[in-house]
Amino acid sequence: MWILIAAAAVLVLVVLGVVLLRKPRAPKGGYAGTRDIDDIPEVDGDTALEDRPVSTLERPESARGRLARLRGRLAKSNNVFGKGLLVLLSRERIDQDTWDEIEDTLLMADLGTDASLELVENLKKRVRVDGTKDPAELKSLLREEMLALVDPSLDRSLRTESAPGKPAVVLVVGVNGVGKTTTVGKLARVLVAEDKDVMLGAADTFRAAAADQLETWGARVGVPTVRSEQEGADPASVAYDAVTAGIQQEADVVLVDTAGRLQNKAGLMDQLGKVKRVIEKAAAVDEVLLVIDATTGQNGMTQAKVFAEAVDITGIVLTKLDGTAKGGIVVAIQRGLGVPVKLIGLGEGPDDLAPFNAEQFVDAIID
Ligand SMILES: Nc1nc2c(ncn2[C@@H]2O[C@H](COP(=O)(O)OP(=O)(O)OP(=O)(O)O)[C@@H](O)[C@H]2O)c(=O)[nH]1
Repeated sequence: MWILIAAAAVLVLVVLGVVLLRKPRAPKGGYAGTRDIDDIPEVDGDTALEDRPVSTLERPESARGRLARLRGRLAKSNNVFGKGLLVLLSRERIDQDTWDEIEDTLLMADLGTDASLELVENLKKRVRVDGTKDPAELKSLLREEMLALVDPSLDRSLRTESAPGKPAVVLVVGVNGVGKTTTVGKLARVLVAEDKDVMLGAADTFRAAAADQLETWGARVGVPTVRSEQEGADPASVAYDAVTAGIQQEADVVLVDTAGRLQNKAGLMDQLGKVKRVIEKAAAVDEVLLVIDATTGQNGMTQAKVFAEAVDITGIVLTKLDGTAKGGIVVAIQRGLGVPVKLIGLGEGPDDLAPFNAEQFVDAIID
């Protein structure tokens, strides 16, 4: 009997011991996190997960996503001018004063004198002949006439198709501060998003920081930059090195950034002409893009003419269109130079560069 009582007591003690010594169970769903960064266990010795280099490369936005987002931004800055025109056209009586106001509105939007007069004359004729009063009809009339000025028939495609054994070469020129380096960086992203192998050439050797800036843009998307460590190095030689490196590494496109900081027009002509000639010893230059700041108005037009004399421009990049209601500059520049606007910059963000599309541009202004 005593033996049985002793055995039962031992059993009770053992069970109690087991219960008391067991670790507390986590509540369902776990505890709220209380760890700090130092508690994160290291993966394989000394490399933490976040240190893996692949995760630092950015994936640029696709052209489709970019266009939809930037269309809104263009409308925000330029809609005022389009809406103003529609209000004037909808007046009960459109007299000469109203036509003068319409012309002023167009001039204020930097459309240029010739294009403004032409648009007013065409609108006058059509409003008189058709006797249009209906707002929807007036809008479609304005849309048609503006579209004719922006000219949807121009070839705005970027020549970035490589030839056998040779990359396509794009030379980017313009005065300092207009957004050249930023544009080269953004364009590299557009091309990377299209699965192209890109090489950058930092031929803006006036400022070491310009090459650093370009290199940073490239590194974000895994694109190499050819540069000189020497400030004031010969830009033509850096451009040549970039193109030959592009050939050796079988790149699809080489983008060459240049300096715009020259004391005089003759110096600029000599330098740009030389950069182009020296590149052509290695490969053909497919595009010469002139970058113009849309906020500079007539000044931008004067600059454009100087550059066009120095080198054959094949396309215009109009930057900072997000910060101005002067979208009419597109028409003035195309007419002045006879060269299409191919790309537009609509912000400082890395994916704020879009191909120019005449229909979308006019719709953003008047819709
Ligand atoms: N809002 C806005 N800012 C822009 C745009 N493009 C460039 N910028 C800004 O313009 C400034 C000048 O740009 P850069 O690319 O350094 O100009 P750059 O022509 O290379 O100048 P230099 O190297 O001095 O010759 C920067 O602050 C850019 O962020 C744009 O489309 N919109």
